[in-house]
Amino acid sequence: MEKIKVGVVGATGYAGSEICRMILGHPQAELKAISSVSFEGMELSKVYPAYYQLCDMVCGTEDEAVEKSDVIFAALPHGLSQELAARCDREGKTFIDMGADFRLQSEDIYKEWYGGEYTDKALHEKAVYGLPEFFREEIKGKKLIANPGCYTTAVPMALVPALKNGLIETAGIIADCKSGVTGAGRKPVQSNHYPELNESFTAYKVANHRHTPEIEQTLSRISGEAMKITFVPHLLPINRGILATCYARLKPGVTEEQIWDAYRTQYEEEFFVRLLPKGQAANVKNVHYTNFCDVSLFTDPRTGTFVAISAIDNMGKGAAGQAVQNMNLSFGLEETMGLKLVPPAF
Ligand SMILES: NC(=O)C1=CN([C@@H]2O[C@H](COP(=O)(O)OP(=O)(O)OC[C@H]3O[C@@H](n4cnc5c(N)ncnc54)[C@H](OP(=O)(O)O)[C@@H]3O)[C@@H](O)[C@H]2O)C=CC1
Ligand SMILES: CC(=O)N[C@@H](CCC(=O)OP(=O)(O)O)C(=O)O
Repeated sequence: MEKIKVGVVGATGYAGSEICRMILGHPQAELKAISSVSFEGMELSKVYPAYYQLCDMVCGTEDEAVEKSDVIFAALPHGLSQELAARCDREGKTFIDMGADFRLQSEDIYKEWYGGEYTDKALHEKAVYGLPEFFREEIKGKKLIANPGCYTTAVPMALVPALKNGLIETAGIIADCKSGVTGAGRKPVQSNHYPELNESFTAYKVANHRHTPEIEQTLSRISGEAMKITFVPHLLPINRGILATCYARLKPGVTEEQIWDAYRTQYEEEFFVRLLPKGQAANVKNVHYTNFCDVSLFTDPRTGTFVAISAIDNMGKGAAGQAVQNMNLSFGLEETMGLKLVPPAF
């Protein structure tokens, strides 16, 4: 079987370079072209020395990336993907967007949180939301995939089985999340400069982060009712990882056994979801460099509170790993192909 030809636009960013890493280890895909504006003409291995002798490919233009590839991963800042997606659509190429341009079904909500417009509404109709564990059948064979963000993957993973089975109240849910600094991308930011970041730990965009409507969209689709949640992200001075600690009210009479049954049923066939043994709390370290999502469950009978904790690598299941999982589904490959990555033990 001929390998899938892959182009990565924005390959020099954190998400783009991680896609390159995963494609380099994929048995049925071949990196054909990478693009960058700032580093055009430079080898990727000069931008990231870890790739020396592994990927000395030279960064070219966006045009070259499209021309040479069957699938184009766009790892660009929000707002830059619509034109590129339209071109891929015209040329019959698969387009997987790492940004938010195709994630939200409502253009009004997109305008409110991102400030942009949907330039081609028919194209947006074609987009599918790439969270395979919940929307797998919709993704298979599709050519325009909106890859979810990192928090927007971690939170539903923690909550969906309880919600889907009506075990928790839909009102009053709190998602208290922490992210590693790679989540903010490679572009230097003063607050992420080492002396200011090191030893610090703070919340940001409290109850006002652009991932809120995306998380609500997923939870609403699953529960069948319009949901609102309180989402508070924090920045952790570590490189990788998202830890989502989600709090919800248990419905009256719901037992711990019912909770565990719901999660076991939902996730027993899911290779990338590891439901941890009772009492073991998810830890970002245990999913580093992988596409795993670890989920742990706790109930507090004294207060009737359910606590679900998920851990992902923001660059893995939160970005590049999930994007490759979506590529596999789109092209009819084994979903786990190239993604059976083992985390370091310590
Ligand atoms: N980091 C993460 O954990 C996650 C990121 N994402 C999403 O992935 C996308 C990329 O994020 P990330 O890799 O973190 O960001 P980075 O800042 O690390 O990388 C951005 C990339 O986009 C390119 N770029 C920037 N501006 C332009 C422009 N005007 N025209 C063309 N290319 C441009 C840069 O290339 P160059 O300067 O070389 O031209 C760079 O390769 C974003 O949409 C982000 O939201 C999604 C999930 C998780
Ligand atoms: C630590 C940090 O800054 N994280 C980023 C989220 C990164 C991400 O996932 O971006 P998208 O999902 O929107 O593509 C933020 O809070 O904006």
